[in-house]
Amino acid sequence: MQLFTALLSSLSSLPSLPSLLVVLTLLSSLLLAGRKARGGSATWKLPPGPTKLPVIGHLHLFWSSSLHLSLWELSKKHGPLMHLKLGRVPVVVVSSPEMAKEVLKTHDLECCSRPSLLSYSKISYGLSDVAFSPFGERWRQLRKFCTAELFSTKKIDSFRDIRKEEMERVTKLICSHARASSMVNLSELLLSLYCNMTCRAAFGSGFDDGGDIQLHDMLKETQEDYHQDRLRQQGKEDGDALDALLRMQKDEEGLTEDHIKGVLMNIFIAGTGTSSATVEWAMAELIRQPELMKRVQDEVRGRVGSKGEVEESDLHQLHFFKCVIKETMRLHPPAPLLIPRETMHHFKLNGYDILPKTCMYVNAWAIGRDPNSWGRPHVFDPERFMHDSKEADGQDFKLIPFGEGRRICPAKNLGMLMVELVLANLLYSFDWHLPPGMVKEDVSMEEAPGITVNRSCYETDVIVD
Ligand code: HEM
Repeated sequence: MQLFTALLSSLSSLPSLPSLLVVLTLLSSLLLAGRKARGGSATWKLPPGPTKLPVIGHLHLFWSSSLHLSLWELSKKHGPLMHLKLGRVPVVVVSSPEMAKEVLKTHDLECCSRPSLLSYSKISYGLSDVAFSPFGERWRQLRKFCTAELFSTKKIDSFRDIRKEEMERVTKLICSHARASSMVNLSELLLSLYCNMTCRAAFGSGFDDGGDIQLHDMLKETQEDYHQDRLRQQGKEDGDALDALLRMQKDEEGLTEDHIKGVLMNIFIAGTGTSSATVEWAMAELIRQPELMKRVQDEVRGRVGSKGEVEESDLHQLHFFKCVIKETMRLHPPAPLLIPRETMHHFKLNGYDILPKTCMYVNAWAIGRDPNSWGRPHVFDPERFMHDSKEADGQDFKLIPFGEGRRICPAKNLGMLMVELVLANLLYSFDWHLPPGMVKEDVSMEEAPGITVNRSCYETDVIVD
């Protein structure tokens, strides 16, 4: 538990992605001072954008902690393909499904690297991971391994019992709160649930097992005997993600401890924050609309019956429930700007020049609220997905919470499963109410700054029956 607390505090102390980006791009611009700027607008036809100031470019426009919101406001004025300079770093912002399709599909190969930022380097052991490493052979190798060994259907199935046990543990915990008529802090509960689910699948041990697992020690571990021990203990094909990574390190040349730690860190950060944020946003939206809460609970309870819990095999029959999750991801994509890309080559987009080493932001948050794509875009209305399968599958780039193209989230299926399983069980097992004196308008829908976008609120406690 001690470690869990330490980990939570280390997660929350991670600087927010937007602020990191702004600070880091400014820093990059200073480091790059003296180097000749690439391609001036005299020679290239760049996409439109606001007027920039000398040296800082457009940095002064980003006073808000919410980068995706500031970019959305600017795009309303300058269009769905917008050019900015953050310091000396050229940035192109994409804010419509059509432009997203161009960047993530038509020109995916030109746009599938990542900018080498110090902030990314800090949380990825020097860009030795999958999520932040630049496009190249090493990224390809690690990604192929993750897709085949960590996020395959077979592997995801092999951790089914862990997910079930963790869900049961949390259900019991909520029951004891309900018996005592006390309140539940949903954010804390969800974070601990996903931490445990992820860590038990990644390292074979969770946080509530007496504190035996020392994540930091494990990540820092560099002893060869440790590898040998783990390899001896586990069968060749079984085991957790760490075992699989150690096996790969043995087989592949040039893989270092940092690569293993980088991938584990990706799994840990991506596996906890994104899923817990999604479930929390869904609960907040449903609590604000009791008639929707009732409709989705009726569906879940009606389909699952009286067996006491929702199992993974039940999920495929929950049609309206799945629309609730899609609608949640439309309005609250956990990674609103995906993970920024970096262009590798010059190409033309909509008649404009996009230069190499341009940082590309795809504003999934703005695309989810684009009035040209969605009727009543700001209203939470899962019904919109009930009859339009095209909108629902994301093929038209209107709904892209997992990104698209070569860098699409490799754990999309696992992420969806973890969200669905937990939300379905919370809705199946409990009735949720706001504390006395609170009305639905009091439920804050403000966003907190962070690496993934959570609800910014401190009155997350809810009452359960
Ligand atoms: C609701 C759940 C999740 C959401 C919404 C989500 C979203 C995303 C997004 C937007 C990206 C960037 C895509 C792009 O650049 O186009 C991404 C990348 C990634 N995600 Fe997820 N993710 C989720 C769950 C997970 C989980 C559970 C894991 C692992 C356990 C994971 C591992 C990764 C990795 C390793 C990458 C980097 C891929 C690359 O750069 O090649 N994600 N995710």
